[in-house]
Parts: sequence; C-alpha cells; structure tokens
Amino acid sequence: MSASSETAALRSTGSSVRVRAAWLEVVAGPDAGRRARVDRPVFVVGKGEGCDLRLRDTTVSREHLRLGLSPVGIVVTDGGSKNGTLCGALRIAQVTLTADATLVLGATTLAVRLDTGETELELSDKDRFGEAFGVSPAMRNVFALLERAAPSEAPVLLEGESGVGKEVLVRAVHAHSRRSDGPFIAIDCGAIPASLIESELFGHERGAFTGAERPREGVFQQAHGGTLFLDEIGELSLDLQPKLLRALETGEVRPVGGRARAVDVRVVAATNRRLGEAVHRGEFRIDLFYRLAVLRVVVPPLRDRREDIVPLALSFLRRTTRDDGAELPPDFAALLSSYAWPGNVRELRNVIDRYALFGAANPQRLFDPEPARASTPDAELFDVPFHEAKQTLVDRFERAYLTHALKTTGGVVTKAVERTGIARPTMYRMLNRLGLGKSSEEEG
Ligand SMILES: Nc1ncnc2c1ncn2[C@@H]1O[C@H](COP(=O)(O)OP(=O)(O)OP(=O)(O)O)[C@@H](O)[C@H]1O
Repeated sequence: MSASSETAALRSTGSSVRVRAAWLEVVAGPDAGRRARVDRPVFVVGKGEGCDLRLRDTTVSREHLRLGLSPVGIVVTDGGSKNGTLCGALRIAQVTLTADATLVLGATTLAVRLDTGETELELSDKDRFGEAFGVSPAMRNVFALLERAAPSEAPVLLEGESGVGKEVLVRAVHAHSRRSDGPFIAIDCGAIPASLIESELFGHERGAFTGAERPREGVFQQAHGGTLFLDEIGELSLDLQPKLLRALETGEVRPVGGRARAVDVRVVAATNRRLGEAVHRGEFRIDLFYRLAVLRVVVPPLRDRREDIVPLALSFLRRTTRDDGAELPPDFAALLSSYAWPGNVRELRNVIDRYALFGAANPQRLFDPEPARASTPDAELFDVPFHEAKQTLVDRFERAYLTHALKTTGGVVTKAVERTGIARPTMYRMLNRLGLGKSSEEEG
C-alpha cells in the first residue's frame, strides 16, 4: 500500500479529524534514548537526511518506515527496506497500531506509545493556499496550520526538500497576513558568501569595511513593515546566529560599523535540512531554532502525497495551455503517479511544461536528467561498513536504472522486462523493494 493510501482514510472527513498522536522512543540501538513526536499525517523514520526521525543505525534503510495518523490508528508502512520491519514477531509490510507496540528495524528498537486522548488534526477545507495547491491530507494539514498562523506575527519555519513549494507557501503567508501591503523580501542564506552575509542581513555604514563606499540597507530594513523570508536558514554560520537571534528578540538591527536601529519585520524561514538534526549536531543554536520555529511546518515530498501528483499536473497543464478542459492521457498520468519525483513539484512543473510542448509520444524526453553524480561515492559512505555502503550504491543504481527503464516504456512493466532482460518476478520484487510503485499495467 502506498504512502498516499496511508492517509486516504483522512480524505473523506471535514475540516478536522480526531486522531491519536504518539511518542516514538528509541529503546535500543545507536540512538537509544531519542524521542520524537508523531503528530502529523506523514512521519518518516530512516537514516536519510530528510527523515523526521533520523537514525545512525547503519542497518536501517534511508527511508525505512513511514507512520501515518488515521482515525483508526497509526498506520506503519515499511518503505521497502532491505532488512524489513518487525512488529512483535511479525515482519510487516503495513500494520495499523491501535495500542502501544514495539517495532524493530535493523539493530534499532522503537517503542510506539499512543496518546491516551485524541488530538484534533486540522485539515483545511480548501485545496489551495495562495498559489499553493494540493488535495492530499498532508497538504491540507499544512494549509490549515499556515492559514491560522498567517494573520499572527509569529515566526514560521518551513522544512522540506528542494522544490516542495516552501517559497510559494511563504508568499501565501505574507499575502494572508496583516502585512500584505508591506514589502516581501527574500534572501537565500546559502547563496551569499560568508564575508557578505552580515551586511546583506543588517546593512552597513559607509567605510565599515574595504569597498563599503556608500551606506547600504540590509534586508531587515528593506522588509520594514512587511515580511522577511530567510531561505536556507540552516546554512547560516554559527557566528552570525547570535546576531540574528538578537535582532529577532530586540526588534533592532545593527548595521556593520553602525548603531542599532529598530525594525518592524515578521520573519519566515525555510530550510531543506531538518533543523532539529542540525541542532542535535551542534551546527545550529537551539535558542535560535526555538525563536524561528514558533510554528514549525514540515512540507512532505511529493512521493509521500501521491494523490497530489495528477491534480497538480492538470493544474499546471491547464495554466500553461490556457485550456481549462485540457486532460492528461491515462497512461501518461499513471506514469507521473508512479515516478519518484526527486525534484518534487518543481520537477513536475518542468515535465508538464515539456509535455505541453512535445506531447507524451516520447516520455523519456520529458523528465529532468538525473543529476550528474561524481564517480566516487558520497563521503558519508566511507563511514559505513563495506557491505552496507556497497548495498546503498547498488540500491541507488537499481532505482535510477529502473526509473529510467519505466520512463522509456511509458510505465509498462512487460516492455521494461523485455528491454532490460530482468526476469519478470525479479523485476516486480525490485520495484516493490525500491518503492517504485505500481505501473499502469499492474493497476489496469
Ligand atoms: N503546492 C504547489 N502548488 C502549486 N505550485 C507549486 C506547489 N509547490 C511547488 N510549486 C511550484 O514548484 C516550483 C518550486 O516551488 P518552490 O520554489 O516554492 O519550492 P521550494 O521548496 O522553495 O524549493 P527550494 O528549496 O529549492 O527553494 C515553483 O514553480 C512553484 O510555483
């Protein structure tokens, strides 16, 4: 069962649904003692960078399992992991927990403790927030949280992979705030050289440093009366973090070489790392984290909200072609639904733009090229036991190879079997294990 069906039980309900949230506690394994709260529609456990609970256990897969809140209980789905997930003595593909349970993944044991009472999981009754569109419970939960936060002055922190729509959501927060007539200023903290970032943020006085021939306003002053979007906040160096914290706490900024002055700015930040993890590793100050994350919203990747793919594709298509009746051929829609979307909504939008130009006769041409990989493996793999590191690389290769094969054959597995020479049962097993979803052929 796919991640989207994990949350399907939420879809039919009104603007909120009562669920039992839970605490996860690592009771054995390298991360013993860590706890995490499961209180949103999708929660991922694994050793990958983007996981909600990131484990150091090398025998755990990158996205090992997903937990989803539903009115009937917590739906636990194994993400096609190599070593599997045990619930008690049973190896599970998917199970719904209605009481406390113990899950074993690799060398890690997780206790799941369900709350005794129910929690209201807010779901917007709209499928749009500003320019952001989405029908999945996961996105309607994001919309509901942001609709409520927008009119307040509270800082908001958005976390999510590149291309999931963080910036569209931040713009919508500004548009729905009391500051909507004021400026919206965005700065990418990861794209500015370390030597310039302080002056970009807070400005500088004339002569503050070599080359500062004129005084210059920083983004805080430019955003006065409006909203300041600090993108890639996780990239801000440790030495600048206290200065940012001071500005947020006092409402004053000090330009380089100048005196403090008051600014009236609402800050919304985004990051494609898990900032809590960076705090854990000592790379991000905990006081600044709490200051920025008065409301913390995780925007899930597109692969965890598959029911958004086709509606988003249609909305992009209709906008691009200016034809409200434009439709997608069923085969092509099935191919889009089964693809992993590493570039998230941005990639989907690119694919639809190309489809509008070229049609789907040659689907291979429509997808973004795989990012070029260096021929040496990621440095992180050198810290992992050899067999585990090798398996990670093999998994990556198999995923890229099969994704390409399916793209080439328009998602038809029989053709992919012929083309690749992989035996049919093996092909299905691999697709299953890699979480590459069902093809149109299987569904038909
Ligand atoms: N829910 C959505 N509805 C409509 N368009 C979306 C949605 N999510 C993303 N997009 C579109 O996808 C593209 C990427 O979105 P955006 O720039 O907001 O992503 P991001 O998460 O901020 O990415 P990055 O971290 O790389 O900056 C934009 O063209 C945006 O309009």
